[in-house]
Parts: sequence; structure tokens; C-alpha cells
Amino acid sequence: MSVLSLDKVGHAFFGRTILDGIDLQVNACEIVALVGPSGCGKSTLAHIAAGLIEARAGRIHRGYARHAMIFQDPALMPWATAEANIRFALKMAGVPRRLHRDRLRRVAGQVALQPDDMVKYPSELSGGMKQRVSIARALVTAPDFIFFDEPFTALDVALKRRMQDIVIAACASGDLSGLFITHDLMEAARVAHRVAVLDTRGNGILGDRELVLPISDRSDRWLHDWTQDVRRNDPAFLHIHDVDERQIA
Ligand SMILES: Nc1ncnc2c1ncn2[C@@H]1O[C@H](COP(=O)(O)OP(=O)(O)OP(=O)(O)O)[C@@H](O)[C@H]1O
Repeated sequence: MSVLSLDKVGHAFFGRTILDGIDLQVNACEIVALVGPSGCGKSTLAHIAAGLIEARAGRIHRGYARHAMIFQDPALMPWATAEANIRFALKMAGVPRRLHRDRLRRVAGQVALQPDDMVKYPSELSGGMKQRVSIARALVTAPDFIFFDEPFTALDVALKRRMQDIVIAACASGDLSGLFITHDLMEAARVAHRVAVLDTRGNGILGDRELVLPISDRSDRWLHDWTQDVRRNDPAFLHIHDVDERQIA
């Protein structure tokens, strides 16, 4: 059963078509990664799917109860501690105050934030710690769907891996579904059950591939072989590269 369904979605900015004829489904308890080169419209599509932008064309059906979003920029309130930032999400979600302490403790454990970290302000936290707070802020409201908009693109390789592990563990422990936007095929293969490819010019979904091996069983070797295989043998994936052209411009 699909919990998110995009039907012939299209969008334009100032008369320039960015997305056209996008059909995409995410099923219950499924993480779908959407890959494509920089500028092809992935973030715009995620924002449309999450309801932040109204699509110019097509239909969107959301069958989940509550969603959360994790962006590349953690966008924490600078005047509030890590704990206050996370607690704010609880208040916005209308979670009764008596449940806050328990929820905060649990989510801090999930993202490995220590009590010392929780009382720090964003300016006192490293990039990785800020992203942990942002993941905690998303998880604390107990969403059943998460939109990930290139959340780990700015992080170094080791940190990126740790963050992916947090996401993988969180998804495995709950009935979570999600749409994970990334231009990094290896990341997509690491966190998702299915990888869909957006056309370079946002002109439809070129194809998608199911990853049958359980996420917890995917070794680095397996991930490497899978990405090489789809790049070489699946026409939909031919234009996907691990390198983000913005970094080599
Ligand atoms: N608010 C906006 N106004 C005008 N043009 C926009 C706006 N947001 C995005 N665009 C344009 O739409 C196109 C798609 O942008 P989008 O950010 O969705 O792509 P992306 O695939 O997520 O790229 P990246 O991987 O670099 O984040 C780009 O050409 C971008 O310049």
C-alpha cells in the first residue's frame, strides 16, 4: 500500500519548467531514494511532496499520519539549546508536556547526544552534532514518514556514514517510510529499499531499482558492486555519478 503517491506532478519557476510528468510511489515501511544530478529538481520535488510548495500540475496523495523533514542545513534556532530546539518540535506537534522528558531522553539515545550536548547552543556544536540535533528534532515527534533532503551532503565521509547508520537504525526500529533525496548513489543504495532516478531535466522518473538484500546485510563490497552494476547495465542510471559537480566547479 502506498503512503505517498505522486501522479503526473509538474512544476515551473518563473515560467521555466523544472518538473514534468513525475509519477512516484512510496509504500508503507519503504525508504525510496531519489537520485539525480545537481539541479535536476530533486529538492523541488521533495518540497512539493511534503506540501511546502504547491505543484503546478498533477496530484499528490499522502496516506501517512505525520511527516518530518531533515534538510542539509540543520537550521537550528541559534538562541536555543539543543534540547530546546528538539523540545520545540514536540510543542509544535502538540505532544503533552508530561511526555516530553521521556521522548527527549529516548531520542537523545537514538542519535547519541550526551546530556552535556543537550545544554549546548548551536554555535557550540560541530556540524555533525548539529545534524544529530536536527535528526532528533525530526524523530522526536514519532513521524511515520520522513523527507530527507540531501541531509548529509555537506558532511565528511566518516560522519556521513555515522548519520546514515542513525537513519538506518531509526527506520528499522519503527514503522517508518521515507523519501531520501541524494545525488550520491552509494548513499542511496545504503539507506533505501528502492532507488528511483529523476531525469536530468526533471522530465519524469527514468526508472527505479529495488534492492532486495536487507539493509542490515549490505556490506561495502556489495554496495560497490551494486552501484557499478546499475551504472554499467541500467540505462536509467547512466548519468548518475558519485561526484557532485558543485564540488568540482
Ligand atoms: N525558488 C526557486 N526559484 C527559482 N528557481 C528555483 C527555485 N528553487 C529551485 N530553482 C531552480 O530549479 C531547478 C531545480 O532545483 P532543485 O534544487 O530542485 O534541484 P536539485 O536536483 O535538488 O539540485 P541540488 O542537488 O543541487 O540541490 C534549478 O535550476 C534551480 O535553480
